Amino acid sequence: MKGPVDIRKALRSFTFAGAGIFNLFRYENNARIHLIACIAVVIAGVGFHISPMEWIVIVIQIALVWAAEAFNTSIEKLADLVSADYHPVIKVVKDTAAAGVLILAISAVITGGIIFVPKIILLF
Ligand SMILES: Nc1ncnc2c1ncn2[C@@H]1O[C@H](COP(=O)(O)OP(=O)(O)OP(=O)(O)O)[C@@H](O)[C@H]1O
Repeated sequence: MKGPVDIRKALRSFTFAGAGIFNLFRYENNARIHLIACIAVVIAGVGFHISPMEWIVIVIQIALVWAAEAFNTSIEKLADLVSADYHPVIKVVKDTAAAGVLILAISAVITGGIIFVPKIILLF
């Protein structure tokens, strides 16, 4: 009899999700840009000794942008499968999905500015 949780099934799901993360950074230019920005922010966070609360906010912001990028890529792939030719609805679908990433990226930039700009100003 199976237990309440199927560990093997959960591990299989983790493997598939891991492959999704690998594909995201392997093939998607925007995801790689976000990865470079993330590395720069982590280096700045360590360099400026930001507080645990600031780390929490930054980790949430990074996760939100990456998750949005993953959903956006997924929608793009599905849209390409549905219609390889130009279609006005596909345009709206792709543009709207991209808007989701842009909104969260702007939020991340503003958050980064609030955390780091005062610390950078103090250097001068
Ligand atoms: N089949 C299509 N029908 C209508 N418009 C499209 C179609 N494919 C792409 N577009 C338009 O081109 C834009 C870019 O689409 P594309 O799929 O190239 O995404 P991208 O942002 O360049 O991402 P990536 O390079 O990762 O695929 C879309 O936001 C949309 O406006």
